Formats: sequence, structure tokens, C-alpha cells
Amino acid sequence: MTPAARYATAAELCDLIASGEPAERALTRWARQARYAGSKDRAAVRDHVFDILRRWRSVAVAGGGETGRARVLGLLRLEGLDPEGIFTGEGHAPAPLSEVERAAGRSPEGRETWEMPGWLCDRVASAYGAEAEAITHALRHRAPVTLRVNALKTGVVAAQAALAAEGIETAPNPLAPMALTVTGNARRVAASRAYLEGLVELQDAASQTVVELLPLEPGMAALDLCAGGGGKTLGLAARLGGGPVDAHDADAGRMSNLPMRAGRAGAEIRIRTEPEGEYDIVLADVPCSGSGAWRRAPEGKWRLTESGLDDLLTTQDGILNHAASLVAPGGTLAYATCSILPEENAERVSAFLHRAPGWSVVLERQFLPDAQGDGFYTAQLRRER
Ligand SMILES: C[S@@+](CC[C@H](N)C(=O)[O-])C[C@H]1O[C@@H](n2cnc3c(N)ncnc32)[C@H](O)[C@@H]1O
Repeated sequence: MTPAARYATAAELCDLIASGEPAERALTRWARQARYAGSKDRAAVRDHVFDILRRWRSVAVAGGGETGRARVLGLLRLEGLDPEGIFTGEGHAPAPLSEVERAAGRSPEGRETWEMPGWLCDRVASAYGAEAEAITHALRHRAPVTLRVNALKTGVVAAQAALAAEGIETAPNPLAPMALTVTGNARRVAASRAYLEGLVELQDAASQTVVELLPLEPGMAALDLCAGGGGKTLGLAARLGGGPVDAHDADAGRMSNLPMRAGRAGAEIRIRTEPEGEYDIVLADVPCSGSGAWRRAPEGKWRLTESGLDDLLTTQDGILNHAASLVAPGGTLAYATCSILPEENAERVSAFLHRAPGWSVVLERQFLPDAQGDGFYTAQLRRER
């Protein structure tokens, strides 16, 4: 595909997304039927679509319309690229621009540049005041690619050397001791030997910090109550010298790859369909808005509604109650979200403390999205003995 044809495809996909089709599904369906598209074409189309989703509002303002075509035009203008070189009509390129399209569009301003629905702008503004604009702007950029070095198999320096031997450049990430930011050839990671042999996992640095902060000691009983794909479960096992760590998820299918990942990492993970008993550590990495990670999944910004957020808060309260019932006296309940919204974070913790006597907060951190990592929140609650 030519560069222009990739933009033409991105425009079509954005129209599908605007009509309600989830971005991942639109991209997968296109990739399946586009046999002519090579891996670089697929990656470029995906990048264009996600770049547009991150700046959905301002690309429409800059492009002078809400169609996929206008959004591609807006993206090119915002990135300082010449649209005339893309909208040529040659081959599979988008049709040439009309005079109306050339004259349409303007620079986005004010909250248009925050790139989220008005009600969310209001919530971020009331939570962060003068900092809000910088936080929303951080979410407009691509997220860093970050690895967690698996202490069960290697050390940071050796992992860097193994990755470098495959042309993958990395730098230590100050947020977490085992975190490496990929600075060159990130697309090679998933097929690299270092990754396939379990020396490194793909994991955001703030996400790693949630596990690094836990007061873990050898032999402790640990449960990851919302294990999902198991990123944090494996981090827990690495900190416990290999495990065992119990893993549960309400949707067991989400853990389907976990046994394979655990085998690769050299970790002992036990799947628990109905966890019971008393654990020293229960991690509840609850479902949330994902607002701290909207760089990676930008569609979430535009799909989230106020009632959807309310439903999440109810789910979070329920999981906190369940998690608390599994913590031994003197044990720790770690609550975590990849959210920057206080409603999902400190407010959930204080609501829990009001309804559950005998608990106290021993640690609380809010990470904001930046060059090192995603936005994350974690609080550790200690159960009295
Ligand atoms: C944020 S994701 C977990 C990500 C995972 N910890 C990781 O690091 O890769 C939240 C998970 O909670 C699960 N979940 C939703 N409701 C739940 C519940 N009531 N109890 C346990 N897990 C639940 C979801 O299926 C989802 O996999």
C-alpha cells in the first residue's frame, strides 16, 4: 500500500468507528479481508486510526468535519504534513480536496484540545484544577512501550544485552526497578527470543509499581482477585521467588493464556474459580474507566458515559467487599485502577472505610500519565489483627 492508500483506509475505518463499531473489531475485520496489506501496512493503518482516536475532537475541528476523510485531513494538518501530497486521487489515495475542504477547518482551541467529552473535561478539571490541561494533553500522545524484566530468569543488565543483541534498544525506567522503556525497534519485541523465553514481559511501568509497592515477604499467601491476562499475577510471582500465587477473574476466559505465560516466566500460578480462605495479600486490580491508559485505548474516552461510570463504581465497591472478605487479620488489601478519576480511586477507598470498620490506609499513590508510564492509582489497606 502507498502511504496515501493507508490514510484512505484509516478514513474508512474511522467512519465505521463513528457509526459504533469498536475500533479493534473494525481493524481486525479489515486486516482479514485486506490480503494485499503487509505487516507494515497494517501497523501504519492502525497507528493512523489510533492517532485520530486520541485526538478525535481536534482532528475534526482542524479538518472541518466529522467524517473519516475530514479527520484524516485534520490529522495531517495538526501534524504539519501537506494534505495535497496525500489527497491526490492517484491509485488508492483519497480523492483530491475540493475548494470547500481546503477552506474548511481551523486550529482547535481551549477544551477542544482536551480531547474528551464535556462531562469528562468537567470532572478532570474539578479533580486537578490547573493541572488538568497538561494531564489531558499527555493522553493525546502515544504511550511508551515498557518491559518488565523477569527476575525469575534474568537481571536488568542481562535483559538489556539480550534485547540489544536482537536490535531492541532499551533504557531503565525510573518508575520501577525492573522496568525498561523500549527506545528503538519496539515492534520487534513480541517476536524476540528475550520475550518468547520469558526474560521480559510487556507491562507499563506504573502498573509494575503497583506490585513493587506491595509488602511481600517469602512464603506469603497472595491472591490476584482480578487477574485478567495475568500481568500483575506474574509480577507478584516474580517478587515471591516464583510463587505460588493464586489467580481469579470473574471472567475465567480472560485468564486463558495465563498458564502458558506462567510456564514461560517460570512462575507457579494456581487458577482459583472460587477463592476462599485467608490471604496475606489480596490484589484487586478492578475494572475501571481506563482513563489513565487512554493513550493505549483512546476509544474509551469517547465511549464512556456518566451512567457507564456509575456502573463501574458499583462494581468496584462490590469487588472491594469481596476482596476484604479474603484478607487475613493483619493482611493487606491492595486496590488498584488505571484511572485518574478520584471517583474510582480515593472516593471508593473512603466509601469502603466508612462501611468496613477495622481497616486503615497504609499507602496511597496516584500516578499521572507521562513519558514514563500510564495513570494508575493504588491504595493499600491493612486489616487490623
Ligand atoms: C483491569 S482488568 C485486570 C488486569 C490485570 N490485573 C492485569 O494486570 O493484566 C480487570 C479485570 O477484572 C475482572 N472482573 C470484573 N468484575 C470482577 C469481579 N466481580 N471479580 C473479579 N474480577 C472481576 C475483569 O474480567 C477484568 O479481567
